[in-house]
Amino acid sequence: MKEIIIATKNAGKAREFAALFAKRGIEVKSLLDFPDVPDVEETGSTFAENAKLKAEAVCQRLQRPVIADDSGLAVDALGGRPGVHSARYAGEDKNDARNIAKLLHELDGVPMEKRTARFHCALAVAIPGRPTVIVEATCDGYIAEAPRGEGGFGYDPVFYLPERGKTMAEFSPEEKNAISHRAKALAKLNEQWDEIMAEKGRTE
Ligand SMILES: O=c1[nH]c(=O)c2ncn([C@@H]3O[C@H](COP(=O)(O)OP(=O)(O)OP(=O)(O)O)[C@@H](O)[C@H]3O)c2[nH]1
Ligand SMILES: [Mg+2]
Repeated sequence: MKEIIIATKNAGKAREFAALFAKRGIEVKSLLDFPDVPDVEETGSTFAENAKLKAEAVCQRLQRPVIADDSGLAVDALGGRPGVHSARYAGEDKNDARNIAKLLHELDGVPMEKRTARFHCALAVAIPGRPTVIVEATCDGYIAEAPRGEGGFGYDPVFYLPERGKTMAEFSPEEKNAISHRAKALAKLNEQWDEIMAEKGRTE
């Protein structure tokens, strides 16, 4: 297989998948390459449900194997919010800076030791005529008191990893891809990859 479609319009995710699949010599296309594919409503209450919805809708439309990623940030002091609403936390039009500002405001006064959080990633693989496969992974950290760093996307500037002394946005792309929730989920998929892609699902 030389190419896989990732059912995302998020350029940050598409970039990370491109780097992660490059190691296998597989080219990644995202929905930014298929502008006619309509948005899929994320009506599920879990990351796994939303990943499945996105993968199956796009697979149905394109009749090709598709991977979808539904991901987000769960903050313990906020009872798991923003969770599945991470992308649009501060309003319908997605805006990373406003999402971060809202998060920091809600955590105002919460001491560092209580600012525990985790990124969550669910990946769904949909192949025409096959049951959808789902894997999930997380990455633990803390919410910093102020943004730091220019890399990554989303909440990365406030996601602090104490063992590295850096926010996720201060990592190089390679460092993030070595430890992220997305990389860990993809590693799980990797273990099942040959089985998932065998026979009918193969695209050349
Ligand atoms: O700092 C971050 N580093 C990450 O590695 C990360 N992964 C996810 N997120 C946040 O969670 C939302 C996903 O929501 P989401 O899965 O619905 O994606 P999305 O709507 O952006 O694109 P699509 O894939 O649905 O087209 C994103 O927008 C981000 O706010 C991240 N933040
Ligand atoms: Mg989305």
